[in-house]
Amino acid sequence: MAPSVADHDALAVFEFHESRGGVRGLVESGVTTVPPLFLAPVAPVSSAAGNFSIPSVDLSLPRPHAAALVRAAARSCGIFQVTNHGVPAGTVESALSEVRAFNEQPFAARSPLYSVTPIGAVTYATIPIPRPRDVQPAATTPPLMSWRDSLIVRFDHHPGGPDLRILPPACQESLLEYHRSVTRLGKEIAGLLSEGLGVEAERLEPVEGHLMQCHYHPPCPEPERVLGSREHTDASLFTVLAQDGVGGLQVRLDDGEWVDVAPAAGAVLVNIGDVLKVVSNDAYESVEHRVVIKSANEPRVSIALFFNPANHGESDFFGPLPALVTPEKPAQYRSLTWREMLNNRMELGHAKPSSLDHFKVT
Ligand SMILES: O=C(O)CCC(=O)C(=O)O
Ligand SMILES: [Fe+2]
Repeated sequence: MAPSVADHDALAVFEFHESRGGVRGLVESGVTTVPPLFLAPVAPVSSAAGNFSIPSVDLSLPRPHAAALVRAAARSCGIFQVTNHGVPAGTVESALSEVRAFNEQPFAARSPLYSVTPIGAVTYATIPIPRPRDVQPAATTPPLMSWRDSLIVRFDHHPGGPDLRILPPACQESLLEYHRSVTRLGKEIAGLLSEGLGVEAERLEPVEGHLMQCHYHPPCPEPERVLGSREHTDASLFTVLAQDGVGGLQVRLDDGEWVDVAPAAGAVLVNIGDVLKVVSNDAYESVEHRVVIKSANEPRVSIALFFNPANHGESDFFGPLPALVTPEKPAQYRSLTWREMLNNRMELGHAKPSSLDHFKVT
């Protein structure tokens, strides 16, 4: 029997991982065209830049004012940038530049660390965003692999601190400092998001930044034919995202258009994830986003820290906060477990209409 397309894809992914060089390895080997695994069937189309101005929240404003701005942004587009956020510029710059340096180590230094399963608390690999299992028309089938290599650090299950031994010491220090500092910010954001919902500050707390994904997008010889990250919503309560000055992050607006989120010096981004959409009983919107590759010459680095409730075992239930369920606005979702949500994302994909619809109370 002839091998199926799925078998062929699986073999190609296997061979790519076996090469142990990541996407950067492809670039180092001198590819001038994009290998099929990474090929987006239609060029990612975006609308003219400049017609989207991301909401901005200055955290030095009086708290009620900041909470009102957070609420308005979370209810409308589900993403905002924060300034005067207390994370020192040097902490962000150092983390971004250490991630870049890690990925730009010679092949011989980084390839032994390439693994799709964690070594200690760290995974260094090109991780696909699963395609929905339902069949899509070929013209819209997304690429199997994103044009990026990721350094992923898990901060849960490590009471004594995560085992970062495979990272160079300077990289370990920078990432730990970044995590400490952005965790403080995340707790403040959780408080503001709670206030914006009209529930007491504790309702979304305690939150933890359990998972940090540091992405390195190598320059691409055919940037318009790949995606640095396929369209998706985050599973988290919310995510704090830092990007360097290269740009490429885009969000999908209500009318379906993709627009750029331009880098802003000194600001970091906060985007709402699917868990908070459920917990807020649809008061807050999780935002669909993706990354396009802007440059054939310059790499792009970003760091996403995903915040979740401190207790989020696979069998823990979450659902709309009781305070937000009223006769006028009954529960929009049934309670679900983390495992159910993750399984649904695997099955139905990470983009909208999201797997969350599966849990909607109709
Ligand atoms: O690279 C970016 O700017 C976005 C990353 C992202 O969306 C993610 O890690 O979930
Ligand atoms: Fe994301």
